Parts: sequence; structure tokens; C-alpha cells
Amino acid sequence: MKILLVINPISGDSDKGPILNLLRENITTGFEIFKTTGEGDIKKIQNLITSNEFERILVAGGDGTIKLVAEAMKKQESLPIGILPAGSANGLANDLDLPLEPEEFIKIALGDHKKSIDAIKINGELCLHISDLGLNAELIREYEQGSFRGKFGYAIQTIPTLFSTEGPYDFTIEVNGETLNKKGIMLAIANSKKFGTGAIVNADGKMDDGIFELLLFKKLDVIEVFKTFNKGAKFSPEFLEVIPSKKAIIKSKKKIDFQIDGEYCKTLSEVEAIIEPQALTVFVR
Ligand SMILES: Nc1ncnc2c1ncn2[C@@H]1O[C@H](COP(=O)(O)OP(=O)(O)OP(=O)(O)O)[C@@H](O)[C@H]1O
Repeated sequence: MKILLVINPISGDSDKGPILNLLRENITTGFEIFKTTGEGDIKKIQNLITSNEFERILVAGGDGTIKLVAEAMKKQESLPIGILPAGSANGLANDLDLPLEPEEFIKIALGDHKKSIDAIKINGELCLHISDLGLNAELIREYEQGSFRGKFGYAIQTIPTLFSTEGPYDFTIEVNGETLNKKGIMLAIANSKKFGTGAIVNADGKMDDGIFELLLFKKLDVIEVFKTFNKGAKFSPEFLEVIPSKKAIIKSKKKIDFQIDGEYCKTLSEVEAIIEPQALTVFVR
């Protein structure tokens, strides 16, 4: 079997050496390695895929690295991806219920049980997991500018960001044939049940149902935020409104911070989201 391994050396601030050693023990036929550099990776991965006959791609990194690979495969037949969770949050792996022990996730990534999952095309970019406009994107912006990576980095940025947030924001949402005017501190576009941190905000969301959910968070409420640790929690409609759809256009007069799959993008005032059914195949338990 011809395998390409894409490794992100900086993701999750972790040493990928132990994963590499385990892969060498498990794949006796060898594999090609591509280390991401943060510059032009999509094009380079695309060239590698088109000039080789790989049968699967293993990805050692976080959601951002999986997204690079997914973007690289957009124009050709998609290869199945074996996820080796090695990011700070590993939101997609978490949502797919992949284990975090290298011996375990390598077994799955080299196995033959796979499933197709949807993606969301947001302003032309792929979102595999969850994106949002507002508070969480502000937090990610501060985190990326800070000097700490990993979950500690997120935690340390939370308090100052909560105090300096520019929300609440006024959103105009064209969805399901209606135009809605809504106010909120954050509007997420979710293909998954959870945020990368594990907070369960969309318990009914499925990654293979051909729809996404718009999640409008109306205000900060500590009790409701604590409920996100609990799988079966029902949120107050004063805190969270859920709008399932296949397509939405979100507008705001004020430019708002925006993130896709845990990566800060920029501030913008219009977002178009369209579901891409079965965009990606991944190995699962
Ligand atoms: N060698 C490198 N140096 C700097 N940046 C890199 C390098 N390789 C990849 N990147 C950048 O890393 C980002 C992807 O990181 P990824 O999301 O996989 O890890 P993470 O942020 O630690 O994890 P998570 O998304 O799970 O929180 C991309 O923006 C990519 O351009």
C-alpha cells in the first residue's frame, strides 16, 4: 500500500518522533513523508498526490493540517485520510471519537473501516468541523498572537478576551428562505457536535447528514457554559438558538473576527456557507 504521511512539526507544540517511530514499526513497506512548512503547503501536497499513486494519506497534526490536506485534494479524486491526532485541540478527531493513544489511533489509521463526512464551504474555503464569527474567533486571534500554544495558551487568553470583546453583534442571516435579524456574541457554523476544546454545543449535529447547524450564542451565561461539558444538556433558548440548513448567508454591518477549524482567518462582514456532502473520507473505529 502506498502511503503519504503529512506531518506538521509545530502542531500542538509536541514532538512527533514517537508517532513516526511507531509508524515505522507498523508499516514495513515504507511511506513517503511530507513535513509542512506553513508556506505553500497545499500546492506542495497537491503536487505529491498527482505525481504518485498513494492509496491513503496519514495526517499527524491538528484540524488545520487535516484541512490543508483536504484542500489539496479538492480538485482530484479524494484519498482516504488516517488521522493521527497531534494538534492542540484535535477537534475533528474528538468528534469522530478517535482515541488519543498513538498505538490505538495508528491501528485505526492503518485499518480499513472508513466513513465519508460532510464539509462546509465557507467563502470558498473548506471547514471540516466548526467555524465562528465573534467571541471564539476573537479568542483564537489573541491566542495566535500570544506566546503559548496548546490548551494552556487558550486558557490564558480567555479572561482578557472576555473583558475586551467587541460583541454583541447584529447579524442578518439569509437562511431557509427567510431573512432573520439576530443579536449575539457569537455565531457558529457547525458540522460537528463540539468545539475543539470539547465543549458540546451541538449535541444533535452529525457529520454525515448533509446539513450544518447555525448556532447563535446570544449572551455569556456561566451556567449555560458549564452545561457544554455535559453530553445530554439542553440549553436555554435565551442562550443558544440552533438553525439547521444547507446554505446560509450571514451579514454584519460591523466587521467581525472569523475563524475556521480553530485557525484565525480575518475580520469580515459577509460569510456564505454551503454544505458539501460527503466531501472527505476518514478512517474511524
Ligand atoms: N513548519 C511550520 N511552521 C509554522 N507553521 C506551520 C508549519 N507547518 C504548518 N504550519 C501551520 O500550522 C497550522 C495548522 O496547525 P494545526 O491546526 O494542525 O495545529 P494546532 O493549531 O496545534 O492544532 P488544533 O487545530 O487541533 O488546535 C496551519 O496554519 C499551517 O499553515
